[in-house]
Amino acid sequence: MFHDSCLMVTGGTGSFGDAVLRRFLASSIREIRVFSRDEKKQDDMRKRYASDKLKFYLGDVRDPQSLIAATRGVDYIFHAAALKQVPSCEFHPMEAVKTNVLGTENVLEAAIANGVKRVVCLSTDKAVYPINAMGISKALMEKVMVAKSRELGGGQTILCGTRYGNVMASRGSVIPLFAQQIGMGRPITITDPEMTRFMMTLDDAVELVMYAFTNGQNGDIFVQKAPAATISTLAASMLQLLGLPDHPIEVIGTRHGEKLFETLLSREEMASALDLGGYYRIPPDLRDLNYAKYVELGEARINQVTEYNSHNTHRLDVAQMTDLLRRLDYMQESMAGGGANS
Ligand SMILES: O=c1ccn([C@@H]2O[C@H](COP(=O)(O)OP(=O)(O)O[C@H]3O[C@H](CO)[C@H](O)[C@H](O)[C@H]3O)[C@@H](O)[C@H]2O)c(=O)[nH]1
Repeated sequence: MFHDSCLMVTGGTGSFGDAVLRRFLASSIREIRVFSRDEKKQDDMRKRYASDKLKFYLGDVRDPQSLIAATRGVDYIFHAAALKQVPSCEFHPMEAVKTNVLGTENVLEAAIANGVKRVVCLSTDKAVYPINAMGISKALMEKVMVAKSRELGGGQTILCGTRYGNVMASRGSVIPLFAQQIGMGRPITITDPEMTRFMMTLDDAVELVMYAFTNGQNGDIFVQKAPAATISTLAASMLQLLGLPDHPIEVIGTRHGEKLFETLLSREEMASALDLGGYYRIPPDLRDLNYAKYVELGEARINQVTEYNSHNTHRLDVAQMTDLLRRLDYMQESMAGGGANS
């Protein structure tokens, strides 16, 4: 579907953006525009990929003008620009609103104005029953996307989204942190041994985005079914894989803004979600602007379903988790001496 098309990636200078870019660079796509405000990261990408398919646009999703220019002639947008650190959004919630909520509105408006065919917005499990400012702003981002898609109806532009859990070994996340602690001979710091997180690989996350690009209809949000593990299982599996079963572990307690488990689909969404095998499709709420219907009509099915969360999904044991870790590039490099010690 991407033959001779132009794709724009907003943000996308992290490991996930990199993986998506690699996938598109290998495709028959004509041009890929990287739109971000980080000149230095853009320059690093330019050198790393050395591809004449790649074009760099300096701009900010907070600035509608910069988006209008960059989306001219674009067919597809992968919207990954976001403030996604829990602590920084907690301290500066309005910054999260400006980038994650208003920035998304700007991206969608620019896409609609320039007749972009499809936009896929990236969200996170932290947007479901959110307790921190990052999750709350991403939840509102999803609402903005769905509301805009409702206005569009059957127009030229399709707006949809994906929601995924923790991507294993992504930059700054717990797996590289544990590997670094092990490499430095320090105890592994565990927040709560019973805390669970969905375990998705980078490839899974990229597949989900590709699926949304190919199959998304206006207002859809796609979620990939994923297994989960407790943090104690993750730690034990990493130590087993690195041949250090007796390495010390320290329990430090739950961090600010952190949940015991994450939820990928709320109970309310489960009532209308379509089970597609490996994925769930959450269709938009298409009730019209007659508020009376919204307020007075109930949904009996909601009473019968439960949310989909990292406590009730398939739980990986140490053997299964070890197996999954073994397949990660990051762990292979660590085992070869390149990752854990660097
Ligand atoms: O020293 C640590 C650090 C983390 N954890 C645990 O490991 C799990 C995963 O932690 P990560 O920090 O890898 O991921 P989070 O779920 O906390 O969220 C991360 O991913 C988010 C994006 O979804 C944001 O970027 C956020 O700031 C970032 O911390 C959590 O249960 C956490 O409690 C520990 O046990 N010990």
